[in-house]
Amino acid sequence: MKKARGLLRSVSSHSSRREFSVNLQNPTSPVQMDASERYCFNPKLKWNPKVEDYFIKAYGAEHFSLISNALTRPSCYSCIRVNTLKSATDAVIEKLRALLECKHPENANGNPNLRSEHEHDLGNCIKEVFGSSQDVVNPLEGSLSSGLVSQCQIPGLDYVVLVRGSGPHDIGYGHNPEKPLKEAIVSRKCAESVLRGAQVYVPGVMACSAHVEKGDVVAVSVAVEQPVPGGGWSINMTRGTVLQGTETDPYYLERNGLYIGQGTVTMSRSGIFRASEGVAVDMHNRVYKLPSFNDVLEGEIFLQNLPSIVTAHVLDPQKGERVLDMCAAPGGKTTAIASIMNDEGEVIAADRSHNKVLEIQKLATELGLKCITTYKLDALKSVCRRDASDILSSSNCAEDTNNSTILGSNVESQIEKISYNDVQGSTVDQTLSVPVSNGQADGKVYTSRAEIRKSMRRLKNGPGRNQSTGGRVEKSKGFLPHSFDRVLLDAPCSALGLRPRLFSAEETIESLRNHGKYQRRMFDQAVQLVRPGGVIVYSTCTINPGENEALVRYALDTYKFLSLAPQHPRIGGPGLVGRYEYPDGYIEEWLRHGEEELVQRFDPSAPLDTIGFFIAKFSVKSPLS
Ligand SMILES: C[S@@+](CC[C@H](N)C(=O)[O-])C[C@H]1O[C@@H](n2cnc3c(N)ncnc32)[C@H](O)[C@@H]1O
Repeated sequence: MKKARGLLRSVSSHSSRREFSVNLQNPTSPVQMDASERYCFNPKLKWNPKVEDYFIKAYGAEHFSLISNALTRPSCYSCIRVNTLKSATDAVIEKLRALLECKHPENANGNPNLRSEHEHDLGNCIKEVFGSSQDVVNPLEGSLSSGLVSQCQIPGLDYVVLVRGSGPHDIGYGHNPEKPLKEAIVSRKCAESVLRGAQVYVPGVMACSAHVEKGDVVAVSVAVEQPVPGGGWSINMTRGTVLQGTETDPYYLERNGLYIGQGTVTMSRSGIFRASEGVAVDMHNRVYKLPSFNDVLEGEIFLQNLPSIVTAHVLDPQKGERVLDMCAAPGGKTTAIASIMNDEGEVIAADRSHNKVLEIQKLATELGLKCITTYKLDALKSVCRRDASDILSSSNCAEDTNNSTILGSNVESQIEKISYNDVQGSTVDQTLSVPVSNGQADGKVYTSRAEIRKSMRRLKNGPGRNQSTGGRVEKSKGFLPHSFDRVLLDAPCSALGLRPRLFSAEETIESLRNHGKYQRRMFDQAVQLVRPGGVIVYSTCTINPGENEALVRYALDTYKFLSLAPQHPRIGGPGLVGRYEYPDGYIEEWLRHGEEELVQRFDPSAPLDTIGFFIAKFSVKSPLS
């Protein structure tokens, strides 16, 4: 501990010395610097040098620089999935229009200035990434040209609503060399959320000027990690630091071009650092304007990135099927799948984290979905093998290892749906998600005694730790081979496709490689779980070919019975390895036909740009081993 404090002190003094020496030598020192260069948003993404080299080899220097730049900006729109079980797209559009346009009348459809500004922004975003010479067809263009809130025009995605944002906007911070600005520095995570429309919440504030009182206007900048002596990265700033507005402030120079907007402080400086929650700065003047949907139409809509919605579509689940989502938390895709199935069938959502499983339950409850069963399960141990008699009994190998079975056609229905009234005397009419076997033979349902005992215990004791979500977390020991119609592997990945992102240097070649290895082991499990004739969808949110394309190559090389699935009926395009282009909704099916093309994909002149979300759909052709 002492050592760590010593190191921090030395880093801190080193850092201030460095700033001063830079100031002495640098002709654009803060004193002389043009305020427009400092008080603006023009971030440069930092990479680990080896990772940067690797990406430059994969994409070409120019192309990678476009990607890197685009990653630091938020999307120009927010994407909302309508919960079709509770509402209709038209109704949601009406409500959102009323909400947004009433809040900001200047945003109404009829405002030609606003519309042209948005169109300009969208055009810029596309140009920024594809270059003006590319013949880019943007399937969202139609959707976005018709006003602030509009229905997505991509075939099959009529339950998706797009809300346009705008930016970057120039902000006059009122800088005056005689009188330092009042400022707040926020954490990187907080800034990334603010760029997507969130407010600055108390825990996100790292530092603030002295004498800031409720109602003061502050310039908000972000503390991005910097290299520390001896290796590694740190923001090296104690929460609660007092800012003087001078070059002695932490990372004064480094924050040039990292200003994300202006806001009104909702409590005093001391209040901010004493409180544990709440909005600290109400951001009224933002570099990027995107509406926040916090607490808006709860249960009727879900804010979700378009590629995630597309992933659920690509899986193409049918009513009544049994579907596994192997890495499901927080449940965005799980709930999208259940909605497509009209809540009919069985969607099993597994994640290795207890708390994250609770998040899936909470979301399913909020959206009123009952066909979702959740489990805590390590995806690397998804397959359980039991003897023949057990295979008849259940397609989930439950945690309790007492496998004796009874036959009963009505037992499942008795224990499957237990209302809150039954367990708590509560008036809330919600269904408790009780994981039960649904293995069937000759039309009869077999249920293990262990499962029944558990369900009875639950009847007696209530739903468990997280009362609000209506479910305790059930552990699973895995599932029987070939027991699913469809499997989604939304693999844990580097997330290097997500934006906005203000720092990337934590990812090393080693960590990228590990993601790839981890995903292959998960895929090996997925392959065993799906039935012949079934479907596996693999998705990642990364630009790293070592995670996405390498997995597809591995899958096709290793499992000869797998093939890339044919054209998707609703999304269209050839063999469905789809690449979603983040800069504002450009979906490109880039896979031509077969593996050869996958390898050639590294050709930087191919129009495969940018920040990506990767979806590969496999059909399982012949019986497995
Ligand atoms: C990309 S996120 C999934 C996002 C989710 N599919 C959605 O759309 O909301 C990856 C998830 O994988 C989970 N995860 C990581 N390693 C895992 C493992 N070995 N087994 C199960 N889940 C794992 C993480 O907890 C994380 O929630």
